[in-house]
Amino acid sequence: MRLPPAVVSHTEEVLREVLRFTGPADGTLSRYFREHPRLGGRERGMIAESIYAVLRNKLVYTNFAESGTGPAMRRLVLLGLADVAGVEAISGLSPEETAWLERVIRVDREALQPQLKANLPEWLYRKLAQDVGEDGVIKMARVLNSPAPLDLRVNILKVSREEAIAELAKVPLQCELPPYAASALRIYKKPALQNLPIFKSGGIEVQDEGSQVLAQLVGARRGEMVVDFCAGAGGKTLALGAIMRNTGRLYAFDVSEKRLAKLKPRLARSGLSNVHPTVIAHENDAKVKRLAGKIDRVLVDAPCSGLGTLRRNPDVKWRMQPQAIAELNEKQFSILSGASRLVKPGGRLVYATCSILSEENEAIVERFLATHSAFQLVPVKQVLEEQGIPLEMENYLKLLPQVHNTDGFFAAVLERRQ
Ligand SMILES: C[S@@+](CC[C@H](N)C(=O)[O-])C[C@H]1O[C@@H](n2cnc3c(N)ncnc32)[C@H](O)[C@@H]1O
Repeated sequence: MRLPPAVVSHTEEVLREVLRFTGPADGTLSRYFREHPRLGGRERGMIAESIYAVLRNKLVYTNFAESGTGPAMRRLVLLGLADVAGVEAISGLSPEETAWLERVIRVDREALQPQLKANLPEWLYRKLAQDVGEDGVIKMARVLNSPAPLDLRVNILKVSREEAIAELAKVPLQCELPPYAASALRIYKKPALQNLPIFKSGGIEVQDEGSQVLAQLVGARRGEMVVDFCAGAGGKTLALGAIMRNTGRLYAFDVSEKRLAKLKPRLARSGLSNVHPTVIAHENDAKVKRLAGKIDRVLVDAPCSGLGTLRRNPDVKWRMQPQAIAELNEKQFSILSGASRLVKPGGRLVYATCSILSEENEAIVERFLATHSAFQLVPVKQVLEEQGIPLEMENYLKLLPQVHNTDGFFAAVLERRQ
């Protein structure tokens, strides 16, 4: 079916804004849709998908666009729409544009030079190639540049996984059971979840399976004192609260009042009453010092580049710069050190990121261990066995989209000696 001609101009307008990279692309899209309430569901879907296609394929599209005519932004949009809906679905094309699109859309992208094929900025391509080799980057990029399925976490305090599957089947939504997290469901559609009764009543939350595995790795138990140090909007807080069966005390710390505010409605839906959202000024805040040595489990889900989430946030690879990563590394080390003071003897500290770069992951943990002799590494292999999670790992948890079909996640478990 042909798309209304206005889809091209709307997509062009949004893309111009998105490519300024002044904020996350999903925020720009939501704002644009709020400001244009008359756009229908199909148009919105097409605009969003083509914007994401341009972000995923920007290098290749820019290369293809060199051979076309007319405004560069329009050429990028036409390539996005052609990939998402097919050339024949686009209205208002000139005969030259149709001929150009039909020609470039058939180019064998596998034959392009490696960095172009990977669609990554040069600095990132080089960094990843150092870690996983050139072939490895291409394989990784192929998956990082594809859309992700939608993972849900079933709130077992409210419904069982079977009940959730039956409830979603009525929508109708078919669920898969992903292999690693016991409360996870996977769907391959993008339904308006917030309208479903099971979502409104707190039976399900959106959460990548990898993020759920990470919450399990913390190993929080009933009645314990637990801190989610970088709680944000509380994705992992909610999972931890459920794992603790709504007992004990779970502090949700964050420096961002705005992010913690987003946790409030989710908490209300979840039925949890053991969570204490707390704004802290920084990692050495007096509120942190007061709890020093008292906490059983501390999760540091550190601020990071977010490069493990490229399937969902393809703009991150263009917005992130090497200098920003070096600054993040200092912050990561400082937050981990600050949070470590909370851990009581025999207690555990879990350092996690959604990054695929070793400098945000292993390097931070190694630096921490070299300067904090009270802590030792607990091999993740052991923790996965304790938790009954069927994943093959050694010292660290390293989830990769191209291997595990989750976002890219890293975690290390550290224990304070008795
Ligand atoms: C990766 S996000 C957390 C995501 C969250 N845990 C979740 O599962 O949805 C990192 C968070 O760290 C917070 N942050 C940054 N600096 C911090 C600090 N010094 N102390 C505590 N939190 C901090 C940010 O505001 C951000 O919300």
